[in-house]
Amino acid sequence: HHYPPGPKPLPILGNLLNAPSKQQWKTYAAWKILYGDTISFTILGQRIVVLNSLEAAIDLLEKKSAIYSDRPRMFMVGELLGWAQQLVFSPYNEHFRNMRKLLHRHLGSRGQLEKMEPYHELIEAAAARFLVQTLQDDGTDFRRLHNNVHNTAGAFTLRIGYGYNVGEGKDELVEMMDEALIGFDAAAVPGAFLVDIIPALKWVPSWFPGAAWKRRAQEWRSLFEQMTEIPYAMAKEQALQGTGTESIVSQNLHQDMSPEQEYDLKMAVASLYGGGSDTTVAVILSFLLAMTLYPEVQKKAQQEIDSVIGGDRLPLIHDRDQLPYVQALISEVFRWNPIVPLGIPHRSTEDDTYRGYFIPKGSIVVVNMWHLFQDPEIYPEPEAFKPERFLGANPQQDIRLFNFGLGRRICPGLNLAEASIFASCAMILAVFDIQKVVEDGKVATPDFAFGTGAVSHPLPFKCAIKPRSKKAEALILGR
Ligand code: HEM
Repeated sequence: HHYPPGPKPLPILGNLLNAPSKQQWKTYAAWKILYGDTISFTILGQRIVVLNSLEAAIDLLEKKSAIYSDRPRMFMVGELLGWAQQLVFSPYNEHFRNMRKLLHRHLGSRGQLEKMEPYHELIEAAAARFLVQTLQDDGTDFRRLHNNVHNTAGAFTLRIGYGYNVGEGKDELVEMMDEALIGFDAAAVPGAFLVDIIPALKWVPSWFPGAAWKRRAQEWRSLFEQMTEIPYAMAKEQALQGTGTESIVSQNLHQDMSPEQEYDLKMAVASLYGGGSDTTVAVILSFLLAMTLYPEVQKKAQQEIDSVIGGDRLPLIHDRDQLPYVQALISEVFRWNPIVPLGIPHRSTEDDTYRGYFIPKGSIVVVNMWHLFQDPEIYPEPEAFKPERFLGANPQQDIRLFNFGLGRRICPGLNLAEASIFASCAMILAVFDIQKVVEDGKVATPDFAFGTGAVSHPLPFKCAIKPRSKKAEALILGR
């Protein structure tokens, strides 16, 4: 067979030894120069196809979505921990289609931002509360800043999914959900657990010497079950008593529901927190880092807000169309730090040929999102933060064509993400100045540096977030 080209396989181990383990996206982009935009290689007999262009991603994931929409089977995280039951790692089956339909009905598809209208008020309230917390904290303590951003992001999804209101400071439900996600992160690294490679190990009893991983898996499994069951049971009870806030759960519960329908609902709603919290946090922190590093961009956006909104109220989601510079700025945040650098891997369910190359059934197909955002042919000077790219007579390629993925696995939270990120960024710009901190008489410039995980976070950095004026302070406090 004539597979898509790529680095030469080594006997037995395939490319395990020369496959990069950190920031793989940069290596894959470099391989594009050697092998083209559709490359492939094997790891322990598993064929992996990496797509390095929007054209190839559309051709396979969108135009042939019927056979490119499955997920790889990851035994540890998927089966032992249970995450294959939620949307992100669900196989392409009936349960998957039911969960997607349900979420589309509430959150809309690509281009249906108006589906967020029923949620505008609560999204804006959560964003406004973040302003109050930030006014108290001033942003210089990264851990607290991260915490506030994180609670705000969690608040959107828990409120919409379950009608749950995240409390001030530490919130028990948020903490429990986060602990479950730690298990997910640890177990989702491909090949981190031998059982993914040698499935027969699952039959080893957990008391057996050397089977500590199995006990750990049991703890993570129980956390997974708590994160799916506890908030659901809470929302259900409130709905039955007629006391709760309206939510996706309350709107879908009905008396003659089958157990299968209830399972679809519970797992679909549980998928929102995992998909929506870490990603949103990474975007907002990238935004704050960019504003710290590019004060002139910040000033331009503030001028736009001042002239369109004036200083007497906070900007709201329905002001979006009147604020093209702020919108371009947010697009540039997505482009500058690609949040999910390799997307989430797909798996093919039929043999296929593409441009004369054979892609066997069961291949893992990965879009190099990082390269799509950073390709210097499409976005010259990719490291520079320039919202102007997306404005004027000849704007550069709109990132909204692909920034939430493609095909039947496209991010179901994309409208919520757009609305909540717009509300947060526009409100922050309206009332705060984000500045470099001065330490021992020296201005400290943060690094342009990001972690290496599946979701790309800025490394901890310092900034000072101060109200722009007394009037801004009064706006924050709702006076
Ligand atoms: C903040 C920015 C966000 C970005 C950049 C982002 C990006 C992505 C990407 C690239 C995918 C994979 C698409 C694919 O497999 O081809 C995805 C999937 C997903 N996202 Fe998002 N997302 C964001 C926010 C959210 C939010 C707010 C939610 C929930 C409310 C969410 C829930 C999900 C879920 C459940 C999936 C899995 C879909 C599936 O497997 O069918 N995401 N997202």
